Amino acid sequence: MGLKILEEHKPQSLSQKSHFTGCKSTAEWLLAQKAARPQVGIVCGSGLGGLGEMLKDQVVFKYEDIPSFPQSTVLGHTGQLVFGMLEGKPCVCMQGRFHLYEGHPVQKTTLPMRIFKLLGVKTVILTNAAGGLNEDYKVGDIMIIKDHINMPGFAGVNPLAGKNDERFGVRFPCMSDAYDRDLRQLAQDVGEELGYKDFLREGVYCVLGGPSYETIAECRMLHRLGADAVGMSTVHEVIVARHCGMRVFALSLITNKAVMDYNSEEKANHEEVLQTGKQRAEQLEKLVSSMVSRIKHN
Ligand SMILES: O=P(O)(O)O[C@@H]1C[C@H](O)[C@@H](CO)O1
Ligand SMILES: Nc1nc2[nH]cnc2c(=O)[nH]1
Repeated sequence: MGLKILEEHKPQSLSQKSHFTGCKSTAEWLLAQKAARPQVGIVCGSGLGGLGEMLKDQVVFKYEDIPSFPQSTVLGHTGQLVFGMLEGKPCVCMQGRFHLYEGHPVQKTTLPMRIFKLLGVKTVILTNAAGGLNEDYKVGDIMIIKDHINMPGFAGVNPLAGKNDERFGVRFPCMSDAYDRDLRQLAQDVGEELGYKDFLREGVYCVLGGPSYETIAECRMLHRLGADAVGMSTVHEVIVARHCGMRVFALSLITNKAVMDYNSEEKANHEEVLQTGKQRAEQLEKLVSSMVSRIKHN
């Protein structure tokens, strides 16, 4: 896309107008560039950007060209917003998300969720790479997220902190139903049909701020608290997506086993995270696309 066109249509930055108006002009700007109005929004986790390549009739925007959009800085997060058709449904896919540890304020990490909403998205599907805390989990398992623990939230880091804008949602949104039950069941059904039973799990995801991986004591503590997997994303996006009434489904790819034993020689590292992503990408993509083909919207 030519730079000239981008400049001509570029709306004011978010800081110059209300947050709602800013999100709305970014959404309108995207739709004005011939992007089809999406029903499903997809967020790709570390090394899982291949999902975006499955979209047909693509219209692609680099994050740096989108007004008021943050920039991706992490290896394995390309930094593109892809519009296109997946299994006959109009979708938008973030190839790269924003994390607290990149230095973004939490509200900025979740800004795309509000843009999704204003674009017309009804269902959000999020993926992430996570460390497995549950002893039964193996590297390469795919965990359907049934609930979360928002550890930064315990210290007041919540994307909904600050003045509430009722145009997005209520002041005190419920989170006990954050992960849509029907979509989780659909994932189980589709997973079984695809022959994924041996590596499909369902569990609780815990978010930490990162970027350092967990100590052994932290992993042991999180496990005792009821977390099955630990990561550095997703939860804040889920909170904002639910606040504005979108349905949410989320998956963790267990890319490494959390180290729980002082005698272990294993060390968490981002290379292993990306490598596991590569190995399981195809199955994860198949699961998501088969789900999208069966999701119904009124
Ligand atoms: O964006 P996700 O949550 O998939 O990425 C995880 C968390 C860190 O960004 C990175 C650590 O390896 O992977
Ligand atoms: N916090 C955290 N994030 C991850 N992302 C991928 N693996 C891990 C992990 O072990 N811990």
